[in-house]
Amino acid sequence: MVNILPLFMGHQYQGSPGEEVMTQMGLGMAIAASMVVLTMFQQFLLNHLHGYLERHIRNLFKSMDPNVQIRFTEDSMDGGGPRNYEAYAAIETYLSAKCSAQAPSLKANSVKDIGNPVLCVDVGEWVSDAFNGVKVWWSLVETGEKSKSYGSRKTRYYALKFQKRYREIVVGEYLRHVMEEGKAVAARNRQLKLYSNYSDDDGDYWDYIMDFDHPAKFETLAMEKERKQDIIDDLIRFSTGREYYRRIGKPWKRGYLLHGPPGTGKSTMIAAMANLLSYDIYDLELTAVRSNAALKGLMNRIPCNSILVIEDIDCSSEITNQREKTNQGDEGARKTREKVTLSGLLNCIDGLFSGNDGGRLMVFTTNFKFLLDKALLRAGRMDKHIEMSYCGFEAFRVLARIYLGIEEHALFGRIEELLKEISITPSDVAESLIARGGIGEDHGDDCLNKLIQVLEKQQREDEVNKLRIQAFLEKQQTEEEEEEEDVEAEEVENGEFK
Ligand SMILES: Nc1ncnc2c1ncn2[C@@H]1O[C@H](COP(=O)(O)OP(=O)(O)OP(=O)(O)O)[C@@H](O)[C@H]1O
Ligand SMILES: [Mg+2]
Repeated sequence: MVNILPLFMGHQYQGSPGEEVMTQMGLGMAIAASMVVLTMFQQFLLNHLHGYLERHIRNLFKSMDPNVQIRFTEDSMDGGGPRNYEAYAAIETYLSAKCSAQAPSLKANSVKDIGNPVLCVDVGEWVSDAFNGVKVWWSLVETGEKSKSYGSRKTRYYALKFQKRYREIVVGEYLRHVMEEGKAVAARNRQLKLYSNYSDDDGDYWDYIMDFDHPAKFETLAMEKERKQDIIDDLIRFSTGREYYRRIGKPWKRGYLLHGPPGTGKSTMIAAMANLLSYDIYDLELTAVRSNAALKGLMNRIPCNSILVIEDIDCSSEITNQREKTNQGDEGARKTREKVTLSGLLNCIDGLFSGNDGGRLMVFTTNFKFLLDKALLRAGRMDKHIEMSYCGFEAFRVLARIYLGIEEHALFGRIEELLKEISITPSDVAESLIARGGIGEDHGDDCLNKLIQVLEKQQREDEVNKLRIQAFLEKQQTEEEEEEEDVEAEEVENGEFK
């Protein structure tokens, strides 16, 4: 406050004619000044007292309020940086999946990285959620201030309200649950992508090939139910194994080997895995990688929550025969030496590191498991070996359901008998079951009869082949016996036989 009283007092001591008048004037001015000062003082007291009182009353009410409220603002520039938005988006996704059914008013929104609009809680609505017996309330609040990050938009935040006594569980476990679940829902909804490697003069790179829209799912994969469930359980255990991998102190990664004849569903299973886990696919063409160092670079650039796929690993012949080749000293060997070696691949697999953000799955396929080096097959590199085999009756039933919409049929008995004897790939069975006229029992008759014809034809061919092989073996045995007899006769003739 500016002290103005001495200024007026100063006027009284300057001395001038008409002193009485001046004295009266001075008195008047002094009174007026005191009034002003008093008013200002009152105002000052009021302001401060009011602020003081208000603060204390608010604190008093606060201490009586059994609820706590936390804000999660959308604005990345409002302190906290990008993590603000990350948490806000995770909450939005979580709430849209969990609570939107009970919110009286919803709005369509498009959360970044999800693409499709999702239904969200509208501004001002409160929705409740429960966690381990604790009830909490969420609301979307729009403030009057403009958002620093979104220009014209008003700043928004999610308010979380809960009872004070649950502070520990809500701030700890519940919020972690919301973040994880929100991110998982967002991951499930996001568009999968397919990448492959290429190299140019500057090095080896991953290249985006296309959005991955393969429709394969485990439900449509022809395989025995139990084996299928075992694989699904293993994948889910892996993808949710953050704590487990941290506890045992191993990188969060797992290797699968899918082996079996062509057309048994190895590539189809990879697509089903990607769809189940919502992982992007990094399809590595080993023969296109120029060196071990380049391979290391590529592997290190695979983000978490992805599948690294190396198909037909037995066909990358450099992998199996590299050591001998590098011993040669010629130009050809120099070129080969630049390629990926088995030990280079092993080092990359071993060195593939996954932190806490998500796991990395490696899937290798081969038609000939026996061709692969034992070092590659061991646990830690290929942890789970899955044999993709010929079509059994259980697998056939899956295909009949998918392709024809049939669960039971009079011809199933005959097909079961034939499948016990005949090795046919699911791919060939599927080909017979493609109904040209649509699905249903009528078309089913034709398709199943067609399949029976294919199987019977195969049975006859197998029979003929069996006879041929039998005849060949018998012939070979006779020839060997005749040869032995000739040798013996010769030895007798030469007097060598004892
Ligand atoms: N187990 C299966 N379940 C469902 N469909 C299958 C199965 N196996 C094969 N198919 C069908 O056959 C086609 C070929 O299968 P896929 O490409 O997965 O075989 P593959 O084992 O990868 O063969 P290759 O060794 O030649 O790469 C697929 O398009 C799919 O429609
Ligand atoms: Mg394949």
